[in-house]
Amino acid sequence: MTVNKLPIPVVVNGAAGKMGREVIEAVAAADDMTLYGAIDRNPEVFGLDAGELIGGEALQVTITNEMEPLLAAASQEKEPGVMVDFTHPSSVYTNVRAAIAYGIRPVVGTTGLSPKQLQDLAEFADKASTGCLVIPNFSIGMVLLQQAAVQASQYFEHVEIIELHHNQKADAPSGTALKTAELLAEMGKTYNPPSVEEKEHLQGARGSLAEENIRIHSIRLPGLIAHQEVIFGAEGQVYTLRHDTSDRKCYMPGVLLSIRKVLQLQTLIYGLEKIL
Ligand SMILES: NC(=O)C1=CN([C@@H]2O[C@H](COP(=O)(O)OP(=O)(O)OC[C@H]3O[C@@H](n4cnc5c(N)ncnc54)[C@H](OP(=O)(O)O)[C@@H]3O)[C@@H](O)[C@H]2O)C=CC1
Ligand SMILES: O=C(O)C1=N[C@H](C(=O)O)C[C@H](O)C1
Repeated sequence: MTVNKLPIPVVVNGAAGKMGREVIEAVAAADDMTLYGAIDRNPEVFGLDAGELIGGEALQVTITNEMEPLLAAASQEKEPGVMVDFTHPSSVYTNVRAAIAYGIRPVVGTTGLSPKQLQDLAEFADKASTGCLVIPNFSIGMVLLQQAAVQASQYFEHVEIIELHHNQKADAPSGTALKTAELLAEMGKTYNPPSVEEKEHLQGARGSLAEENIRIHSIRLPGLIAHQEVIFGAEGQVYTLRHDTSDRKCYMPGVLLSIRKVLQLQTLIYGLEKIL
């Protein structure tokens, strides 16, 4: 006899945002998930149905800004719940701590967590034996770009990163660019040996300096969504890796995969590449 599993209850935090709306649609369409709750801080959407918010059929889920009571209710469900967070760098740490405290597994897309905050959350998740996924970029194309960059780093000593985003983005550099620099830094070498003594006549002209001397340049313009270049240089050649996002739907397969995977974890994992 086949026992039908109950759908995974999913809470979306940042429900009215650009990513939150996409997640509501993707979760509602997934056979093995159910939209359990929708949180946002924008008073204009309080009391609206999450399905109607995205222009679809009512999902019988009312948008609220009361995170803790919602997490408490989700913690009483038979099936373990998941909270997907696409909010803001200023709130993500508190949101994730609260979810773990209630035994709700966080899938975190929000960027801007400091290394110290990430470390704290990893310790908190460990102590609670609760899975947590922190994913700076949910698109498969970006994981492939990062893998190609790591491979190229074995042969190039010079590399810089340019990330380009819409001008509503709160944090810089992007979480993706930081993660890319970290992956390159893990190769155990310092990049960009100096060839001349440099002087910046305008502060910031050479971008920000990440680990192992990797420079990241951040561009913010209306018209952009999310784009990144990793540029390697050597005598007589330039090797450019580039990823472009043209629709936020590209993140949804990674988000749905993460919702399923986080239930199998007892610890915090940082990066989509670790669960593919
Ligand atoms: N990991 C990935 O693949 C991706 C990550 N991101 C990241 O996700 C985050 C959100 O991006 P995006 O959807 O574009 O941003 P938006 O500003 O469009 O959406 C954020 C939503 O969260 C709401 N919000 C802000 N603070 C809180 C809070 N404390 N509690 C509940 N809701 C809150 C905002 O309300 P209000 O409008 O009132 O501020 C808004 O509705 C960013 O950090 C971004 O970098 C984005 C794309 C992909
Ligand atoms: O704010 C965005 O839009 C994005 N943020 C993430 C980041 O900071 O890397 C992921 C993607 O670049 C889109």
